Amino acid sequence: MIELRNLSKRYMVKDKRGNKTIVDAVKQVSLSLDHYRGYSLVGESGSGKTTLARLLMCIEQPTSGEIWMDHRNVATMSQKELRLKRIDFQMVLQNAQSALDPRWTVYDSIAEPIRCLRPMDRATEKRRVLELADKVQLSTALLTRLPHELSGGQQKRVCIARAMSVCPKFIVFDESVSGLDVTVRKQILDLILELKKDSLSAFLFITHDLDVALYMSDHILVMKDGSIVEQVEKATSYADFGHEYSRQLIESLPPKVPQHR
Ligand SMILES: Nc1ncnc2c1ncn2[C@@H]1O[C@H](COP(=O)(O)OP(=O)(O)OP(=O)(O)O)[C@@H](O)[C@H]1O
Repeated sequence: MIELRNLSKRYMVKDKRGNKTIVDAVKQVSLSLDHYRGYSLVGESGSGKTTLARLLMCIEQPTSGEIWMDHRNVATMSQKELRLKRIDFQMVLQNAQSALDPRWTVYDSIAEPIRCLRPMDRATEKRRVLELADKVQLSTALLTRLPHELSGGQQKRVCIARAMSVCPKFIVFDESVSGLDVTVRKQILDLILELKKDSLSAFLFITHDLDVALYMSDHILVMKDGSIVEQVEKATSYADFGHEYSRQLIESLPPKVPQHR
């Protein structure tokens, strides 16, 4: 469905003295992401995960390399074709609160992508919004609330419903459970897995946490300094990772079983 060919993204940043420095956020990444699969992308902060996702979503332009979607090179698509393709590829951002317009109710937040990308009559739209709210387990009583009147977990659910509203083929979840307590975190992860079974064709789940990556998918991509250093197809445990950097990630995980004093 998506193929990345030697994809790179270089930023120019200025230091305190105004000197230009190069940041190679993504370096020569080649990757195939198929329909009907879930992928986890794991790596430490600054390794290039979000940049890679933004390239995938065509929010950023690559410095070099190609992105092929359904056997078409994105660079050769017209603006109209690209706009249509973008409907199929949605992203749930790291920070749910800033991703939601503070002036919009939950109902309008969920309805907005439909209104912009797949307009329908008001009665059908209402049915769709109610169906989505039900899918992400948001009660109808919450639909008239504003984002600041929701918990962090509820805000995440609204963001997921928004992304699902246009029936995408592929969703990127960028650190979609960071900052949530463990119970809500598990609920959101299970919700995504449930949606995957039910109606979502494929996803890429971005996380720092290898345990979360393993929970979400058996196909795991490990990223370091802008490169994919390891891809594991059928990962079930830490033992499936062989790259030195993956081993370091595993060693830095906190112990699972509470220590007896
Ligand atoms: N717009 C930008 N301009 C300049 N540098 C950028 C920009 N966006 C990202 N970077 C740099 O690119 C590198 C990769 O950043 P990116 O956000 O992709 O990493 P990440 O793995 O998603 O990190 P995190 O897990 O902390 O979100 C970092 O060094 C970052 O500072």
